[in-house]
Amino acid sequence: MEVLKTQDRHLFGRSIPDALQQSFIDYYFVWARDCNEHWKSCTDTVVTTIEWVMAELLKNKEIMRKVQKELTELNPNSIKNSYISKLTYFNACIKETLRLHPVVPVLIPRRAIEACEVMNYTIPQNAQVRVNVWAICHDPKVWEDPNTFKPERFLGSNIDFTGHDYEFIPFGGGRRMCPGLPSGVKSMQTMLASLIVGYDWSLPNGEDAAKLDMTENFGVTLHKEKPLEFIFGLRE
Ligand code: HEM
Repeated sequence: MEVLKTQDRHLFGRSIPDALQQSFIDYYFVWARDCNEHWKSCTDTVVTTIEWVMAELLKNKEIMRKVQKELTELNPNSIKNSYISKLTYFNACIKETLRLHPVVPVLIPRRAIEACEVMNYTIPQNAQVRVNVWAICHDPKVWEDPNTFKPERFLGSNIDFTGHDYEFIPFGGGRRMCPGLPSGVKSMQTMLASLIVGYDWSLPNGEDAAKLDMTENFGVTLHKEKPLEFIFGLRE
């Protein structure tokens, strides 16, 4: 049996065996460790979006009941990757959260490599161009009742976040769009589905969920100004 040696390489306090050094996973971990800020952006976006979904579901009890019903009807005991994409209402809640609270509110800056005209505006060569995803996702010309959490708007609609529908680009678009989309979406789906199926959620001190403070704190990522505090109770 091969004895795995470790070097001075760690991820979250765990050593990474030499035997993994050549593998993609090892490369990815080392890249993540060396590029601390990139790694933080991977986890921060996912965790922050999960927090927003949870806050919206706590606040909107009827929507939460529909999500629980959909999840438990399909399989009450465990969460499987194979059917997560079939959860249309649950996935609509994730999309609606990414629309209402796009975690990267303004995309990474672009530079115009040559002068061009866009909708009668002249963009000079070398101008820095910033796309305001938050404003697009709240545009009343595009979205009916844009400030309300309505997952139904995505039911029966083909609008997706893959970078082709420019009214909804929470992962950006074009060649520099988010490369973490597949893993980010899968992580959010699995974690949220497990928490919904396994637990009942409530707010501490009998706080009224309908009055939950949803103030957004704008930065590179869009955090909830007041971090969500809640209690998990095991579901019967
Ligand atoms: C909810 C989850 C996530 C959202 C909403 C999100 C959103 C974004 C957005 C809007 C951009 C800028 C794209 C553009 O300017 O066109 C971006 C870039 C990026 N994201 Fe994500 N992201 C998420 C998860 C992740 C994860 C899980 C990873 C890593 C595994 C990741 C890695 C990156 C990297 C490396 C870039 C820079 C890409 C480049 O400049 O070429 N993201 N992300």
